[in-house]
Amino acid sequence: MTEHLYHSASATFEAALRVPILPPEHRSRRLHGHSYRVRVQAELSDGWAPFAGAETDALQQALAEAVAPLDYAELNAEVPVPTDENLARWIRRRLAGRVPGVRAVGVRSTADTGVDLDAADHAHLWHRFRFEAAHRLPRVPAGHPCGRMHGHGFEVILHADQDLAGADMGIDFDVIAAAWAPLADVLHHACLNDLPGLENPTSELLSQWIWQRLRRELPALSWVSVYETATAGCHYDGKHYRIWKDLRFESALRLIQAPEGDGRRRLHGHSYLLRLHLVAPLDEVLGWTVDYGDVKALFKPVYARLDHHRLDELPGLEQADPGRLARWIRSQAVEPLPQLARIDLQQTPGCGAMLCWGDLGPALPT
Ligand SMILES: Nc1nc2c(c(=O)[nH]1)N=C([C@H](O)[C@H](O)COP(=O)(O)OP(=O)(O)OP(=O)(O)O)CN2
Repeated sequence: MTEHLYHSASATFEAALRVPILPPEHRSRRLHGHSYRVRVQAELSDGWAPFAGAETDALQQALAEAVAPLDYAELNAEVPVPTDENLARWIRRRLAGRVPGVRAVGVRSTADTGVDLDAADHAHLWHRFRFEAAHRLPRVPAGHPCGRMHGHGFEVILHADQDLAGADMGIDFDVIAAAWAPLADVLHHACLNDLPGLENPTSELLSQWIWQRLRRELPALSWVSVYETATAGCHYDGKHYRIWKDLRFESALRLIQAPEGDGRRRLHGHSYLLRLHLVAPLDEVLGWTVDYGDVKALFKPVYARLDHHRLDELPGLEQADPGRLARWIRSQAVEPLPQLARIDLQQTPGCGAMLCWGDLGPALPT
């Protein structure tokens, strides 16, 4: 399968706006404001960054320069109909000519809603919800902690894929929220095992359960993502299960290709966020794909070489920028984790690299 390496960067801006195309009674027609977070993913060409290894930083700088006119501005002066979709288009136009290979531009107007605009002008809208519930997994081996009754603050992200065909916006986030509301009534403050169809409430079967209940109501639904914990969850699109597990590591490096006088030539460090994505069929007995705990345990020998180490001293990794580091991690992890399909690596929040082979799957909020 063809491997793709995308670099990712994020930036923020504070702005005021009105959305004049909404119905007269809609709250977003009034003057209001948001703390926006934007992100870009790009398959960069060799030689674009000032030196090999500087891609993430150069992308971050290009994005910051692109959105600078929007910071502390009235958006309608720049973008007459400042929906998240149109802001993403505006940013994409600003990046054209400066950044090659832009795959998607994401705009998050609130902590729980946003849009990722792809190169074909499809808007991938997402809306996050939360509920607090108890569960136990009755089919896990004896002694597994998830066999005991416990609980989580679950998060669910509903994704809708819409071909904008030039429209200013896709479906209103309120439509997604209205579709979710009846399910929230059932799931919040419940014991999931008591709900019909959720006798074995793994993240996989919960995402499928939600999909089945919303698909007709929300025809644009493209993925359901369930965060079971802050570090693990599952996506479901009606056919495929994709799970992820997050790990953090603290490491040092120097970028030897950086020119004299550049701080990145000096020994420095990052708090990395690593997200491992796996694609696997459902185990019909256990009701999951791969146990999150097994993902962590099988990756442990690789993790032990990364955490609290100097990355540029690892054999085969003299240049430990996010892209090369993601490739190194794939080379080490593919044997213990053959279901691995994508690696996201952030050296600072929202900024790093994504290495995937096969489908990319949905984006999670930064
Ligand atoms: N593929 C799945 N694996 C696991 C599921 C699941 O639904 N699908 N569920 C569980 C447990 O319910 C557990 O509560 C969550 O697992 P885990 O990520 O291992 O939780 P930790 O708190 O130990 O996470 P760390 O951040 O690694 O400490 C288990 N597996």
